[in-house]
Amino acid sequence: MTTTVSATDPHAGAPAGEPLLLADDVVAGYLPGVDILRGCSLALHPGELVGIIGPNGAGKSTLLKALFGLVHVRAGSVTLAGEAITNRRADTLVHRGVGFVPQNNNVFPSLTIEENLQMGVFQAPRRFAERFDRIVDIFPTLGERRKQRAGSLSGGERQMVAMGRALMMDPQVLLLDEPSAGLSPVRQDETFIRTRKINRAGVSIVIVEQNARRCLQICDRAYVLDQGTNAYSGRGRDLMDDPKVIELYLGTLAADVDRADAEDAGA
Ligand SMILES: Nc1ncnc2c1ncn2[C@@H]1O[C@H](COP(=O)(O)OP(=O)(O)OP(=O)(O)O)[C@@H](O)[C@H]1O
Repeated sequence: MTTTVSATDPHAGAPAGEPLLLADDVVAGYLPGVDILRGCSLALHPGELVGIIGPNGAGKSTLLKALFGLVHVRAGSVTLAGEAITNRRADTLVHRGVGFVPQNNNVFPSLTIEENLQMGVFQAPRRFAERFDRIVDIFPTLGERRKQRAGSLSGGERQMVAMGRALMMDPQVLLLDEPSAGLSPVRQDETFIRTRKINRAGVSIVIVEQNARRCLQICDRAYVLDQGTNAYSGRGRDLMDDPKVIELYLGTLAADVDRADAEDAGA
């Protein structure tokens, strides 16, 4: 089978048909005159799990925020099921079925787990009981500890609350910003497995990840960003095995580990 990895086709390996979510040649940034994204593209097709990986500062989180209207898009466009949503407000997007789980500050610490989840369904409060049961099926801990304040939870548990809250609106698209950040390897694996499970239950997902190898293992396709542009894209497994991708990004990790091991051995 031939590889799908491409440096020129931003949607290499993508299925046929109209994407559910599409960022087309997006230019965006935080400060006037400073573009962080310099023409980035990404497509998410119905049912897909798509990853965004790349070096620190490449613009991965910025792309996710641009999709969710949290960073101003200066040029290019974002569409949802063919309809322009560029720079639409986040609450409008939630209503349209897009959920966003930020990396940090993603729970209300003084509220209980249950109250945090209620915030997720504030646009449809009568749905709470039914949705809560579904969330607890995915995250049993949240049911067992529903009266505990979110501020007293571990990082992994907070991440579950944040994901659960986004799922309360029964989104068709979920945007996850580094869900494994700060977690132990075991908890990271649980997060990836859960993400895959949510995806297989019908939610299309875009996930930004530092843990590139794990991300590529669970993703259908991924985009490698570098300095605010698309560097490579393709199917997850193809990217993992591609020498150019390993050299640009995955290889640096292996080289760092080898160097540290050599230093330890010499110490
Ligand atoms: N709120 C902000 N205001 C100004 N600049 C910002 C802001 N957030 C991020 N940046 C800058 O945008 C660039 C891209 O940041 P971004 O967080 O998108 O990168 P990333 O690829 O997700 O990196 P990392 O893997 O380190 O999280 C960085 O140079 C960062 O300093």
